[in-house]
Amino acid sequence: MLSSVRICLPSTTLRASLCHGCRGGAPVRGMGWSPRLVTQCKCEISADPSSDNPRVLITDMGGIDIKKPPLEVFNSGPFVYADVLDYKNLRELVVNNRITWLVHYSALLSAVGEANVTLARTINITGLHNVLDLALENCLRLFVPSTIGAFGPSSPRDPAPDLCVQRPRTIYGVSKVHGELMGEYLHHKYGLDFRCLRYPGVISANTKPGGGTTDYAVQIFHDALSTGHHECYLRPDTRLPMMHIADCHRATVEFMQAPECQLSLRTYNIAAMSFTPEEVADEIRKHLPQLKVTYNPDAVRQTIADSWPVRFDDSNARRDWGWQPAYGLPELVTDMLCSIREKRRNSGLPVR
Ligand SMILES: NC(=O)c1ccc[n+]([C@@H]2O[C@H](COP(=O)([O-])OP(=O)(O)OC[C@H]3O[C@@H](n4cnc5c(N)ncnc54)[C@H](O)[C@@H]3O)[C@@H](O)[C@H]2O)c1
Ligand SMILES: C[C@@H](O)[C@H](N)C(=O)O
Repeated sequence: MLSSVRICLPSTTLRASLCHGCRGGAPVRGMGWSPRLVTQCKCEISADPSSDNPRVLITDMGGIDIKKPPLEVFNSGPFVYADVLDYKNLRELVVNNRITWLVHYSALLSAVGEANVTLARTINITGLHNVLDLALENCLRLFVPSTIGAFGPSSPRDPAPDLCVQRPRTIYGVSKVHGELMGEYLHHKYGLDFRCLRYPGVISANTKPGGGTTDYAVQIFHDALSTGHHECYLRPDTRLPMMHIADCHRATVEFMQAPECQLSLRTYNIAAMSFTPEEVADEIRKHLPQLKVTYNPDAVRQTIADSWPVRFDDSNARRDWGWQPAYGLPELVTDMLCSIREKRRNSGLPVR
């Protein structure tokens, strides 16, 4: 599988302002849980993660089918292929580029994870352990996204609060709960500056769906502007939390910039809107009245969706670091149609 990491050099768009960085002390690893024993705290000698100009390593922004990065990504900063399972290579990238923040996106999503549990376990859990080790050893500020998929059928669904029972029934969800707990554990034990947001289904015109349960909410826009027909693999009344990619990016940057003293949690829900396939189709029909949607529920994805929250309670994120979404359903639909239309036009494809 081709995979990549992206290195963002200091920029004015990413500015940190921390009350304090990693704690002092000597985080010596306990025996046996990691192949890489840390014998001394590097926090005092490595780059300060609270610097005004963080150097950010982002593990995969490309999407699963990536063969080479899109030109705009390639041109916007150093971009290299790397495997999150190759610890030595990641370490070289971190050290040689004096990285101070690590944003770890590489993962297999919910539906594709169920189709390949062993691979999902390896990438989502072993890959995560590699970045946790790296972050701890190099005193990095570490962001790992979690998801609505970190909840399960026994969690409160409407709304799901930050802290509640989490018994997901997908390997994706299990790996994400594992990530939340490992990061928080290393934060409390060793002072790792671990930050995690539980994203809703993220909707973007720029990347193809990556094998998730919320993929329909991206595909429906492409279908609306190409064939005019979308066959949905979820029931029309399946409500799930969703978010426009711009809100998702802004939330991540704002959260990474938030002073540590403002964070009462290390893992926060963030919300923007919740909708069903029927509702998003109705909103698209305000622009494209001919859109036809048929429903052919897929057992695997429907079962997953039925076990996830229908709404997120993100009141802690709003209170602690001022989270506020900009996009509701009408704005999301207008923007998606406009962006995909433009892409089709630029590619010489017919436009509705
Ligand atoms: N897209 C969403 O709706 C959503 C919602 C909640 C959370 N998230 C989280 O955001 C992150 C990114 O999701 P996405 O939608 O971009 O997923 P995606 O499937 O589009 O991209 C995941 C990326 O991981 C990469 N990858 C796989 N194996 C790798 C390896 N061994 N080394 C390096 N990279 C590897 C793939 O190349 C792919 O580009 C994931 O951690 C996901 O859990 C996404
Ligand atoms: C919700 C999210 O984590 C991802 N889009 C999935 O459906 O798997």
